[in-house]
Amino acid sequence: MPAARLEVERLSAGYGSVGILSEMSLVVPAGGRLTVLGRNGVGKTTLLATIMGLTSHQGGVIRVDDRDVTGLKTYARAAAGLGYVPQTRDVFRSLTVEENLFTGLKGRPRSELDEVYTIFPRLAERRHHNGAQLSGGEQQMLSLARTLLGKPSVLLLDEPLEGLAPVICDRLMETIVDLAQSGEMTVVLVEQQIERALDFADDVIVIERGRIAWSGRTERLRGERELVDALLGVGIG
Ligand SMILES: Nc1ncnc2c1ncn2[C@@H]1O[C@H](COP(=O)(O)OP(=O)(O)OP(=O)(O)O)[C@@H](O)[C@H]1O
Repeated sequence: MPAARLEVERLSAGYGSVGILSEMSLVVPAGGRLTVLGRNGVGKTTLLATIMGLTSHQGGVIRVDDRDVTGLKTYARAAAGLGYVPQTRDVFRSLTVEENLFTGLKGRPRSELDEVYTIFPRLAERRHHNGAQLSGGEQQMLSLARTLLGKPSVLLLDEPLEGLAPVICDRLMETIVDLAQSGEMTVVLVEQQIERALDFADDVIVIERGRIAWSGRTERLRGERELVDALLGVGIG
């Protein structure tokens, strides 16, 4: 599937009857790169989970290209082009790397595994190891690789760098940038490492208490240090 436009219009959602997201609107053009920033607990994960249909929807619309996916179950959203790599790293610990990848193939030819092994040579080396034997970085690669096998047109990444050594972060970020620049997918990245996140993105939204507190081009955010300090509690270079 080629990259798709993602549109979220006045989206409200939460857990059960508890509201977390309030009337959020955003658009990421096909092939665009959006970073979602915000302090802990403001609703970044909830936004991605809501786009995937994993929370309770309380209002608003989600579109992939012109298709309204709001009423669809999670598996149908995946079929419509949404791919999600959760913060929890979705890895089957008792299955080998290759068996984990098989589950992402969903009936497509086994030869497609070679594509992800080219992107992640480390996974090819570890193909017969169990998920539980992998390092955090390898588990993150596996979770991402499995999602990529679904050929998403919109990729949602939740803190892929969390807990990883800087050198692994560099490598993983390079891979994500390459994937985004290939033009084959639109990417939405939630990331706490602000510099890396800003290097990656064309556009940024900053969330505060379930609402979009700021949105705009990355260069503009870089020029607004005081605002960044106020919204995120950290400086940027
Ligand atoms: N499964 C859940 N059930 C009920 N409340 C939840 C659930 N998951 C998250 N929350 C609450 O929703 C709010 C937003 O959490 P969320 O994980 O979306 O924030 P976040 O910005 O991703 O934070 P972090 O940077 O710490 O991952 C928090 O108040 C959190 O306690």
